[in-house]
Amino acid sequence: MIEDFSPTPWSIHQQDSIKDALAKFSESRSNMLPVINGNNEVIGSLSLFDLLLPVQDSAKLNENICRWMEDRLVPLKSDKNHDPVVDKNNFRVILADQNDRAELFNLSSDSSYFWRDHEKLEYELLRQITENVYCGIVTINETGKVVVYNASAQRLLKLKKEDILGKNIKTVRALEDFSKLILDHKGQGRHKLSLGDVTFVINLTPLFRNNLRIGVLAVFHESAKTECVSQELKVTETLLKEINIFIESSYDGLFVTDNQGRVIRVNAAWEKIFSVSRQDVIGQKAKDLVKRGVYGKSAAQEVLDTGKSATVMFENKGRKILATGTPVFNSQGEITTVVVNVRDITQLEDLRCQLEKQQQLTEKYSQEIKEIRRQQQVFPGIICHSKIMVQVMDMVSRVAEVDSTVLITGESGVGKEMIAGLLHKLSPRRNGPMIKINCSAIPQTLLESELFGYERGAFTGASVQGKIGLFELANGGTLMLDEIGETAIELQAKLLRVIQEKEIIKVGGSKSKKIDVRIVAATNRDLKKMIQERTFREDLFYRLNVIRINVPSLRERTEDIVPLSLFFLEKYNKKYNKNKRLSSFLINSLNDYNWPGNIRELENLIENLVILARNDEITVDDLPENYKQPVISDQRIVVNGVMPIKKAIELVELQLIQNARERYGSTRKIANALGINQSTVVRKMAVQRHQ
Ligand SMILES: Nc1ncnc2c1ncn2[C@@H]1O[C@H](COP(=O)(O)OP(=O)(O)OP(=O)(O)O)[C@@H](O)[C@H]1O
Repeated sequence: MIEDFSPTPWSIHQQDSIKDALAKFSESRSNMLPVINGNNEVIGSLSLFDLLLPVQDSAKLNENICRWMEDRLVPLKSDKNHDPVVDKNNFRVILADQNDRAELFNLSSDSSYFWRDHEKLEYELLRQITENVYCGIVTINETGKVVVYNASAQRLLKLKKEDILGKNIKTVRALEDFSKLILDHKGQGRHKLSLGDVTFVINLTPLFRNNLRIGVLAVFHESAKTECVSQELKVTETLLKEINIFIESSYDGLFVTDNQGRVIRVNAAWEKIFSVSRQDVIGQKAKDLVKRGVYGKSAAQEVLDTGKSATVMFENKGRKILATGTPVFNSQGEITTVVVNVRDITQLEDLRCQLEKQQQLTEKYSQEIKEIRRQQQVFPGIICHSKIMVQVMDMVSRVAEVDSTVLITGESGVGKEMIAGLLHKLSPRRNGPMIKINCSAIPQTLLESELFGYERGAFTGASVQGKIGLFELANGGTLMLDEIGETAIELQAKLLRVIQEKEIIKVGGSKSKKIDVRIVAATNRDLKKMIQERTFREDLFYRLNVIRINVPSLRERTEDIVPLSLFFLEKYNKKYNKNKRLSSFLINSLNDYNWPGNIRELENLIENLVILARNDEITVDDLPENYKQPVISDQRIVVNGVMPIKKAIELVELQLIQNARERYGSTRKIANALGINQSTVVRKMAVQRHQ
């Protein structure tokens, strides 16, 4: 075992006599001593036993010991590194120092073979440890000589072993501060020492043997490195904390397994999605969790089976789940871990469906706009999208060419006047005048003179020149008699005459005058009923009703609501220099409205919205209160045919969900409106999607 070898005065000098040697044996109380030469180098060893022979002959006591003992002197191997030199035959161990003093142990005298081997082993072990530790180790003896200087010390101090080992530390310039530190602190304590631009942390420990201080052990490492390492440790700790927070606060569920599919970790979102606590799954195998019904499919297992990323989709308690597993490989390309990202895509799916629906709507609307534009070229300013209106327009274009009287019927605001105008525009009379008169807007007493004109001085208050009537003014063109049902019965007889005779007699006049006028009458009244009530002349009715054009109400042509809305939007955007658009929910809402005031009401509403809506997108919120649809309709469901009740219920359910979906969008609101659970809504919608 390496020991510090404190200088011993008990060395036999090669010049010593046997007597001197005996004295040294006696003084040292040792039975073996090293022998040194004139240069103070250890050249061998002698035991007391070796001197027994010459001692018997007193004459030889003054003889030089070497000469006498030449053949007995055990020579030492040259040993620059001061490793112990073992004299195997005599079981002696000699430790020599640089000053060539040596300490010698006789192993044979009092140690067994076991101890000899044991010490050799211990020594070797310690030597290897010393050489291989990461810290620098320097040991100096009490005189300051460096007796241990390991490989790390060499690396850290950048001083070669052969330049340091065996030297007195005080004499090595590069280690001046090192040696001063040891001296100042009496070889103990923990210190920082800068050598060049490197700072070391040095631990000094005094070494003792048999209560005698024999040297100092210095263990040191680079301070910066430790700080760096501890800093790195701190950073890693913070990072770890952060990662934990990220994992736990992730909206997506996270699920991690080892390479056997055993659950290592799950986060809070995962627990929430599957309503299972982590204690119940950690350590369990992913595929067993499928068997237990915790979830539908295992992405982790699929990753382990295929060695590749895998995505699975399944339903879990009415929710749609998407799970993506990703393998983590080690440097040998083996899977060590599988990380699964789990997402509840129920809402996302809903949104996707809504988006799809919106896209379809947008597509539909843009088609409608195209159609409107096309129609505008044929019937400028007139929207006729519905089949029924297309038929009406077809009739208008054909009737326009002939000169027959036309009766236009339909509710107020459906576009009767507009159709009359079109009849004129499309007729051969288009270059003649088009005169319109609302028969209900003028007092009946005045209406006759308005229509037929009057001769001068015909009645009190009449103009002296007389007046040309509207029939005359419309000569060569078209006269529209709007609200014909409002005319007094006496006037009706005169009108009949004009239509039959094609001539008029002015009020107060006696001469008739031929006129060439096409008459178009319009009414929102039920003339047949009026005939029965005797408020309208039957003969006039039949004269007017040569061709009848009935304009359907908006309720009868709901397909026209959206194109009309878009048409008016464009019209009023242009008029008020705005750029408003209608949200699709608003359009749906307009579709659902009853429109008692027909197109006029719709037009007024859109004009209002264009002026008053705050944002560019006009939404349901911008609608006046009376246009907002009540949530629950108390309308009766009308059934026309017969079918199995179950099928009928399914159909009604389908329609209800579709309607609610268009109106409310979110499954929560739909559930609210339909009075069922949100999960039922999700399930039913999923079933519908797959139908
Ligand atoms: N198909 C249509 N395309 C575009 N605008 C229309 C259409 N039908 C009607 N309108 C517009 O609706 C409004 C009402 O139409 P119109 O006055 O022709 O209805 P009406 O049936 O004559 O009403 P009333 O019975 O009250 O006289 C007008 O501004 C008209 O331009």
